[in-house]
Parts: sequence; structure tokens; C-alpha cells
Amino acid sequence: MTTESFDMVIRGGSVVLKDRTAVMDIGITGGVITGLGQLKGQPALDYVDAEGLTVMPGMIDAHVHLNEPGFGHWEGFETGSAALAAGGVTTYLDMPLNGVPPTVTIEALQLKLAAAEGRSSVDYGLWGGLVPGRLESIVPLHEAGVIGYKAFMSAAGSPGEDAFCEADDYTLLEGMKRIAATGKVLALHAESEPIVSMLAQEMKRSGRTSGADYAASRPIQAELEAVHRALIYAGLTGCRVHFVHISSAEGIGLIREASLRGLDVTAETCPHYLKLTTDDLAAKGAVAKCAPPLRSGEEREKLWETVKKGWVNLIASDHSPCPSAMKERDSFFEAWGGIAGAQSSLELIVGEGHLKRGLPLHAISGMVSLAPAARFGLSQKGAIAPGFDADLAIIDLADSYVLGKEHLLHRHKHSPYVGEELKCRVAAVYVRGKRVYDKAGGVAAERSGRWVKPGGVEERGG
Ligand SMILES: NC(=O)NC(NC(N)=O)C(=O)[O-]
Ligand SMILES: [Zn+2]
Ligand SMILES: [Zn+2]
Repeated sequence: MTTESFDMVIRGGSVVLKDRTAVMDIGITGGVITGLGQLKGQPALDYVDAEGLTVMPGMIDAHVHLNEPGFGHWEGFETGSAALAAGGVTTYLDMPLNGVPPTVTIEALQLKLAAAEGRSSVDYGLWGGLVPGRLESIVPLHEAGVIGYKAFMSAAGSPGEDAFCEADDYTLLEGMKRIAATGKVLALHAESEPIVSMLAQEMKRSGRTSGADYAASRPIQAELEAVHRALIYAGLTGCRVHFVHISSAEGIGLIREASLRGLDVTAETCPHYLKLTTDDLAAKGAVAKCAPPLRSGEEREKLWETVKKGWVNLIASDHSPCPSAMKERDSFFEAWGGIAGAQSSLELIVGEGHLKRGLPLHAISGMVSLAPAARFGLSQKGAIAPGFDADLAIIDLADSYVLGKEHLLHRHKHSPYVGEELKCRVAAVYVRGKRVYDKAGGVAAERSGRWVKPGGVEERGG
């Protein structure tokens, strides 16, 4: 493909395509990839030298909790998106529950959009919520352009008074029926409330409140029971379901089997289940607390096997930040559940998956970029190919470093990955052809992230 003159050519990088990696140039015009291949001799206004570096599609982080409106003191669009940009993320999908109010009505969606406008370094989509008593919001939220809907099958931790409630079985079934009619996806936190609340009560009653006790109170069976039930509901209602943060190989296997039987279901896991284990709960404390909890080293390796077999559809951070003091509680049960990992996902997965375990880069890119774009209808995004948005993460595979608090750009400087060696590093990030981050200069002052809706990009403001 040729063009008269590019706005920019990124020269000589190892470019990660859908099915292979190859050294080539990327020509960009008007924020879109317009040339790919050997572009030497073709004029451009600007050149970027990527020789010796790897150019991946920017990560699309499908699972991020930012806390605006209302709880910007936990995490805001500016700090959260800065961390994401530095981590090679070019689009993120914000979950509906950690802002106040939660995104369960059109009014709340408008508040979320107003809070985000002009303040995000990278593009973003917004999830709506499925909660009891709000079934009437499903269609208006769909029409307004939410990515899909998030529901919890066990109690959801959410800040503020106006809490985001878990869906009872009636809400789940009726909600799934209505969501099916919109064609959108229901993202499910699948843990059985009866199992986890019964076991948590037992632990707390007997004074067992360590990290290991917390993990034991949310066993893999809780995940499997909820996945089973939701798969049956998906079969009954025809609802497309995306299972977020699956923590076990068995859970991934159940979802994979159901998809082979014809259900429209996908599975997500997160970098923390692929990097950390229950040992880290003792070593690192509640910064490593999340739900479902971290699993054993043996389980982690079983999960990697499912990744290698291509059974995991996508990987997302589940960045769920909080003030650091909320991680410092005597009882593990009282600490905030959520891992602040936004900045490290891509570096971790490339390091652990490609550099350590030999997974090809295009397979990683498939899980972190192409699959989320395809699953959630972001047709302009997720691949390095002509006609796609020039959303790119340039990675230096030889630049390993130990993550320190000083690197973190999100609001509260804790992460379970502090002190860990990351085997590669994001060198520069482009969103629609604009540089939003580079290692030397940090995050660009101009915050040009836009709201993306399934089926296209919403132009808001300037
Ligand atoms: N309120 C949250 O951010 N919850 C999240 N917390 C985790 N994963 O520990 C989640 O996705 O369930
Ligand atoms: Zn969840
Ligand atoms: Zn989450």
C-alpha cells in the first residue's frame, strides 16, 4: 500500500502482526495506519526510528476500575490513564462500580463522561452495570454507547453509599434476557456468594484472618459453581457472556467447552494470576489481595498451559486501586480487594509469556489487543494493519528493570509488582498517531484520549 506523503513513518521496528512478527515500516496519516512494509524513500513529515525495538498494537485493557466521578481521591482519569499509557495501553474499558454514583443509569453515565472529558491520556470505553432494580436502564445505556454490562455474582466491594449490588439470580436471568436483545456482552464476576460468604464467616469466627485464610475462603469451587450457573443462564437466554478475571485452569476449561458447544462466551484472566501465587499473600501482604484470590504455584502453571493452548480469550489488568492505607489492616478480610496493576500488564505478559515461556508475540497481542477489540466491537482498534487506528506500543525487549514506587504513575503508589524484575519495558506509546508517552519524557501534557463506543469513536469536545 502506498500513499503520497505520510504524517509519520515508524521505521525498522519488529512489527507484531496478527500472525507473525516482521521487520517493517509503519506509515501513518490522519491517525490511521496507511502504509505497512518497506516504505523507504516515501516522504513523511516525521520519522521515528524503531530499529531494534518491537512495535505491538497498543494494549486494550478491558478491565479497569477508575473512581471518578466521586472518588477521584482513590484514582482519577488523569492518574489512572497516565499509568495505563506508561504501560503500553492505548484504550481501556472502565468498569461501572468504583465511581460514585456507579454507572447504572444514563445520568451516571453522563457524569462519568463529564469527569473523563479532556482528562484521559488514551482512549476509553465505558461499561454499564447490571444491578437489582435497574433493569430499565439496560436499553438506554445500550443506546448511549456502553461497551456492555458488568454484574457480580458475589458481593461487590464498591466505595461510597450508593453501593453496586450483586445480581440475584432473578436479576441475572432477566438482565441477561434483556442484554441479549441489545446484542451487547455481559461481563461477569463469577464467584458463588453462598460459598464465599459461608467460608469467610467461618474463618472470621475462628479468628483466622491471614492472607492464606482469605484465599482459602474463596476456593476454586466457588468460581466453578458460578461459572456453571452462568453458562446455564447464557444457554437459556442467549446472552453473550464474558467471564472476567478467571483464576483457574478448570474455570477456563469450562468456558472453552461451552464455547465449543456454541455458546457465545469468552474468558479473561489477569497478569496477577499468571505472575503471583498464594505465597505472595504472605510475602507482600494485602497489596496482593484480590477476588478471586491468587492461587498456588501449581495452579498458576496450569493456567499458563491454558494460555499456551489458546483457551484464554483475553488478558486484562483488573486495575482496582485504593488509598494505600486501605491495604494496611490487621485482618486480610478488612483490606480493600483489588490489585493496582494498570501499568505493568503488558510488560509482565511479554516478559513472562514471551521472554520466559516462549509464547509468540502475536499470540500475546491477540489476547491483549485483538480479542478485546473484536469482542467489544471496537472495529478500528486492536491490530497493526492498514485502516486501523495507529495505536501502538513500542517495547524494548532488552530493557529489563526492577519496578519501584517511583515508576508508578497511578494515584496511590502501591502495586504487588514493586520489587519484581520486569523483563522488558515500554519505550513509547502512540494513540491515533499521537505520542502520549515515552520513557524519557513521560506522559504527554495534552490529554487527547477519546470516548470509544462499540462500532465507532465518539467525538467529544475538541
Ligand atoms: N470493586 C472492585 O474493584 N472489585 C474488583 N476487585 C477485585 N478483583 O479484587 C473486582 O473486579 O472484583
Ligand atoms: Zn470482579
Ligand atoms: Zn474488577
